[in-house]
Amino acid sequence: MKFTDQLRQENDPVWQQIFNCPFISGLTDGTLSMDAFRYYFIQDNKYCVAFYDLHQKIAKKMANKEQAYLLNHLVDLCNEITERSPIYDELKLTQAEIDSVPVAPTAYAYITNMYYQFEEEGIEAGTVSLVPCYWTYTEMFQNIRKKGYSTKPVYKDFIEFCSGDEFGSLNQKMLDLTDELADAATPEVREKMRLAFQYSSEYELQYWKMCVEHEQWILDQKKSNLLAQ
Ligand SMILES: Cc1ncc(C[n+]2csc(CCO)c2C)c(N)n1
Repeated sequence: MKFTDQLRQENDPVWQQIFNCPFISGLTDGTLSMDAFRYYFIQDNKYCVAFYDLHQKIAKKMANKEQAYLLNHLVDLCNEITERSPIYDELKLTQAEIDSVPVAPTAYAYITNMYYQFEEEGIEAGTVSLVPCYWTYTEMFQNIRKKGYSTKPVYKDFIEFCSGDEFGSLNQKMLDLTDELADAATPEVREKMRLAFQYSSEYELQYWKMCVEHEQWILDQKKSNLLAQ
């Protein structure tokens, strides 16, 4: 069995929770609040900055130049695809609004963990920590599109965007790279890769929950409550 198939199987209980979480069911049937959707985009902008930065930092440390090229190339392709997304315009989301909000605790923990995996556990674990991001989206949104759904136009745009074939092909490149790294790795490194995959899978789940709960740092919550009084 491929290493990635093994990872997918092991993490199935977490992945099923992702597929069935309230954010995703609300997105698919139109009952998700626009506030939660907007919150997701503001936080995701911060997440994606770190996510792309990590691709480039890992690439710089890779001895295999083809693998390094792939990681840098993925960033260019992701940016190119994202620029075509209509959603930032539809939400009228500005950089100033994004900058005015701090990164929320769960997003912060997810981002910090990816850097930790790379800096402390190595390029293999760092690379694998990026994989659940690509793979959970690809599998979940392609399944939603296949099954069919009826939702708000802006949620439909998001689902169509995430289930596109282009994203699917980036995911496949990431899976092939992961299997290649695992084939060359020692059992100790493979174990680090396994944990990195599990942690990012669990953070993907927590991330969706964070958006529904509009998670905030406790002191920021107190400030918003005072402003609302
Ligand atoms: C928390 C979080 N996890 C996964 C993604 C999905 N994602 C981010 S970048 C990328 C590759 C193409 O741009 C994909 C699939 C996200 N947006 N936010």
